[in-house]
Amino acid sequence: MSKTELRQRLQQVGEAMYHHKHPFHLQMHAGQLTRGQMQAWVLNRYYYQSRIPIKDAIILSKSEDVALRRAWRKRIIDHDGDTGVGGIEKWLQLAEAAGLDRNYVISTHAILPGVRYAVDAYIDLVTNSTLLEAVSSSLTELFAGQLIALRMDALAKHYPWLQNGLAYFHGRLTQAPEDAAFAFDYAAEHADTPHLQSLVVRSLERKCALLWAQLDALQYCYVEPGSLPPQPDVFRPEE
Ligand SMILES: O=C(O)c1cc(C(=O)O)c2c(n1)C(=O)C(=O)c1cc(C(=O)O)[nH]c1-2
Repeated sequence: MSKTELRQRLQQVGEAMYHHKHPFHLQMHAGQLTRGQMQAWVLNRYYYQSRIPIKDAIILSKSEDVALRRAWRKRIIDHDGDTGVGGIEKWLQLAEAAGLDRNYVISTHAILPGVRYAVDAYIDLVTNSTLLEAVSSSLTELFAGQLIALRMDALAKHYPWLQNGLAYFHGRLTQAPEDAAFAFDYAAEHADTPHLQSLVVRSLERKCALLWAQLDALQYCYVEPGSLPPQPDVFRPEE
């Protein structure tokens, strides 16, 4: 595949498998989720946010390429903060806007087992794969910018009580496309055989699946049929 063909192939995967089409997101964007269901999303998604800099540190640790490390460390700073407020803190601001206690969220005690497994699968993927596959697993960000723009409109329109917590998404609007462009150029340059290109595509598919699985867990437990697992700590909406 040429670079353009690889990009088109990744686009096809995203159109078929990225979580923008998940029923939980479709209902969120249509304003059909309750406050409790939105709280469950914010609380559970925190676990993903909290693992992102850890997986990026694993990617850094795999690389002997100074240029890659110099570019990639920005991701850790984006999430952890440096002179400014980082993404993890901004997600906690979103949680507080949603009416959740920050320490309760940080504890991650109340997240669903399915979400924990799916997010941990991301850490396993980058730990146990090659650097090329680990970098490629971030390529869902090729599609994240558009989804986040759509989500921001939907949140402002349907869930105005979250309006003080949207700073996280503002930041991602520019960070995601920049990060994705770098990762794609790296993958396209280093996947110089059909086999390596197939590994890039496979890595994106696996990442799409673990994003999708997080929303499946939320959908089954909080939306339909609404049967919460019996774990004592799992978040239970008040309504
Ligand atoms: O809200 C979303 O739908 C969404 C999706 C993704 C993604 O596609 O992986 C990321 C994010 N958000 C995000 O905020 C983020 O920081 C992020 C980092 C990564 C990554 O794989 O390195 N993906 C994503």
